[in-house]
Amino acid sequence: MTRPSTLKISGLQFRRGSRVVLDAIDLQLQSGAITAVLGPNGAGKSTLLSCIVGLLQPERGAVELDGTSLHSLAAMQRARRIAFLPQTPEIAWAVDVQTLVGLGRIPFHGLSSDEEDRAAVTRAMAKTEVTQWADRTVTTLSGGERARVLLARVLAGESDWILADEPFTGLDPSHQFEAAELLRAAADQGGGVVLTIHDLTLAARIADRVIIIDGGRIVADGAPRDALAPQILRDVYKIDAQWLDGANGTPPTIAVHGRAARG
Ligand SMILES: Nc1ncnc2c1ncn2[C@@H]1O[C@H](COP(=O)(O)OP(=O)(O)OP(=O)(O)O)[C@@H](O)[C@H]1O
Repeated sequence: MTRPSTLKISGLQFRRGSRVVLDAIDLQLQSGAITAVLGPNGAGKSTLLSCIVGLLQPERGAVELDGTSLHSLAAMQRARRIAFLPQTPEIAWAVDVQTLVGLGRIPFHGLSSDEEDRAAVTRAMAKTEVTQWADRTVTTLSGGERARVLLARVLAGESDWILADEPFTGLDPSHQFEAAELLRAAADQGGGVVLTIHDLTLAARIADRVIIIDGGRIVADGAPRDALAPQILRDVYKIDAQWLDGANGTPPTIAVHGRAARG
């Protein structure tokens, strides 16, 4: 069980040129839960995740992990606490799958034994069902297969936090469920999971908390049913959508009827 942990984001502002991409973002994220970040294309979701993990430097604001400024931590210290799955990860080298998953252990070099590293890699590959490709060159895999391998790399770190930018994109329905279950298991074991997602139904089903960003600002934050309410979806996405409870305790669905009539 991972100890309880808090990621606190205060007054975050990020600018590209004269354009404010994120403005006045205040958030307190708790471990032990899945937080889904939604919003239209270009809303600032990836920028937010990149600012939190320190890949982008905000113009203003602070990110603290359990009271310590993340920017004061060395990159490897930070990486041991927070694993990041980028939206379109580039794989520069034609390495085999096992080697790529093993990159998730780099932050632990010198701290864990080879045996521990190998065991963590084996566990992550088994969980994501990529073991059969251990010796395949990553660049020969399909997009969805590669996405599972990249998720395995993140899981191999067994970090307190996983920040994942659209982790379900490119996965078939079965592997979407599998990835969702793996992230749920990480949260249930006390880890913090923050992910961006466009699929409203999947967000409604897997998230404990939904944050909606529009134009660089938080416009909704709460339980999925509240944050994904029809009026909010209409305002943010200009769609007519409806929350449908599943019958007999089955999971909910968000039915999108179409684009909202103008006016
Ligand atoms: N390298 C860049 N240079 C200039 N502008 C950028 C760059 N990367 C992102 N932007 C802009 O910053 C804004 C926020 O982008 P971001 O990628 O955070 O959006 P997003 O909410 O993740 O979108 P999507 O759902 O399409 O992935 C967008 O207007 C985007 O065009």
